[in-house]
Amino acid sequence: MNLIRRPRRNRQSAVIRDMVQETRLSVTDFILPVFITEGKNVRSEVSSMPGIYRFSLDLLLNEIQECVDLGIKTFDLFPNLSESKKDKYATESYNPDGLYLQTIQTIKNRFPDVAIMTDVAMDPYSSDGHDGIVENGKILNDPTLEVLGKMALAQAQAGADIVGPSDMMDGRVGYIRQVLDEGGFHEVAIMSYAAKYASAFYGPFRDALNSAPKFGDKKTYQMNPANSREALIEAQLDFEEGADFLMVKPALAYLDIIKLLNDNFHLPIAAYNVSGEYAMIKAAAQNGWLDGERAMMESLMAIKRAGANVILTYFAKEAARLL
Ligand SMILES: NCc1[nH]cc(CCC(=O)O)c1CC(=O)O
Ligand SMILES: [Mg+2]
Repeated sequence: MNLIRRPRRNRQSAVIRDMVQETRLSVTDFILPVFITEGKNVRSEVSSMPGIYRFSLDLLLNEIQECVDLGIKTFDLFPNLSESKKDKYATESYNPDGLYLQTIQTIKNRFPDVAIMTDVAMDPYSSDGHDGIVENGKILNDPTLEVLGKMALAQAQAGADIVGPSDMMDGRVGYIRQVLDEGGFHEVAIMSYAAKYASAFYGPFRDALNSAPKFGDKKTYQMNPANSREALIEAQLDFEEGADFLMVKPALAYLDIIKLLNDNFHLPIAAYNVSGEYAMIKAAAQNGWLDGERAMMESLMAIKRAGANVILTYFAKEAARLL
């Protein structure tokens, strides 16, 4: 054949393939979510997330050192609390002597160069397992803000670099920005969970924290997976309210949303490659049904190609080793 255009020419050798590669992953793209728990010398594996552990603070410090040695420098912390610490108003979330704030402080003292991202949501501290205050079976929007403001301020005081309001209720970013600014924390950034969907892929995370809702579901606050134009409204509001990053969550089933936000906003776009996405690849790999490492790298690459500048992923350590 007399073909002028032969795309295969640019795939003919490793050198050329490498030269024309459009997207490259870097360990600096990653944020590692970590589960923390009370006690000493605890490293308990999450049964639905092989290779992912809940750490007590002493062992967490070794883990962070290992990650830092691999080039991972940002950590998003999630607390696993005993039921006795939970209540209707998530009061433990701003207890200065509690697990979460103590952990932030200790990490920042020991590793001044790492960045700590926090989760600003009631669910791990709530006896209802919901992200907001519950009254008569309803999840309240505005009254929950006071708790979130206290939580975000306490996290900033403990040394948080980025706070992550993750409850997908309205007015979070603006309110938290105001509370942080009034407290003198102009430099603490907000990564808003701008488009977070009511997803089945959070199952293993709720196992890890024992934080599943005690009744109902989260569909009155998290988005309907069928919607994409609504993501633009959510992102626009968070932009106007002062968000520094816009996040899409989950990642793999929502690559179109990542691209949509990347095309329409000039803030950094983050994607949360969630617990269920991790669990699926791990389970298939353990069964010998696919090559786990390749599936991991391909998924992370796809998330970046779609337009995520920042990837929150439980694969961060494993991927960093391969990079
Ligand atoms: N504040 C809730 C929160 N923050 C992060 C995750 C999920 C993360 C994951 O699945 O890895 C969730 C779960 C939920 O909405 O129930
Ligand atoms: Mg919103």
